[in-house]
Amino acid sequence: MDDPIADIRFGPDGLVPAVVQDAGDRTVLMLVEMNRNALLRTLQTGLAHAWSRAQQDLYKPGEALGQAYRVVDIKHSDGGDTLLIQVRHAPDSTGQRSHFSRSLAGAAQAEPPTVTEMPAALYDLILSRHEAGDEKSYVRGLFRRGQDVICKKVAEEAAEVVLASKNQAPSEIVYEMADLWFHATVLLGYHRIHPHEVWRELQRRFGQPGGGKTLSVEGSSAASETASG
Ligand SMILES: N=c1c2ncn([C@@H]3O[C@H](COP(=O)(O)OP(=O)(O)OP(=O)(O)O)[C@@H](O)[C@H]3O)c2ncn1[C@@H]1O[C@H](COP(=O)(O)O)[C@@H](O)[C@H]1O
Repeated sequence: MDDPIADIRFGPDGLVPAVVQDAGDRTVLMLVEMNRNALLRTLQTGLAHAWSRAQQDLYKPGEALGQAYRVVDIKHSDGGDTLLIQVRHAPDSTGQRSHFSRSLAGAAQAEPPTVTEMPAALYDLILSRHEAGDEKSYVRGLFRRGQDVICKKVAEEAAEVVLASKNQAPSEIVYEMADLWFHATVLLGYHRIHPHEVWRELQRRFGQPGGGKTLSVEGSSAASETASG
């Protein structure tokens, strides 16, 4: 039988680096090293295995945080000397998610994200504040206070958008809508739902009458009742 890992080039130490990524929102979770055995065990069991230099043994990344990673796909670089392990990753009890949540001092983005990058950038920032924010972080405070407070903020901000609309004040509408979208993104973060999921749902509905949903506007049901007799 063909060797399933024949294309993988292990280094002189018998190891290959593997980036572990959330298959859903593409967050890079951690970097591990795999030897032949770790890769074969991963393929056989569907759970990510890696090699620990310190322990000189196999281990399951993520297990220490309460869940081993279930593998969705394994990709390799053209030369076969780097792996990308895409995994299904549910939120864990500690809330910790990625091993890459701290910026190196001085390396922070000099420029803010572009407008199209904003939904994903804001989501990443919100989760990083949740995981590693300091006492001053508003986001960290919201997560600490829990779901009820986050939901309440969303409802309050929605009400403020309604008031701004009634005031016929475009700049007020933009300002309040920003507050609403920000808090809605915190709510998505609480459930580990990437904003792309919402855009994907809108993409699915795009261009379809009523977004593909059954319309129940006044008249249409009466019309169908008449038509059906
Ligand atoms: N975009 C926002 C953002 N928009 C609004 N807010 C906060 O949301 C709150 C809005 O609440 P209200 O309008 O009801 O005003 P308030 O009466 O002060 O509300 P409370 O503080 O009493 O709840 C204010 O405290 C704002 O500061 C935001 N806080 C954070 N962000 C983003 O999140 C990032 C992380 O923030 P920190 O966690 O604070 O570092 C920031 O760098 C921003 O990119």
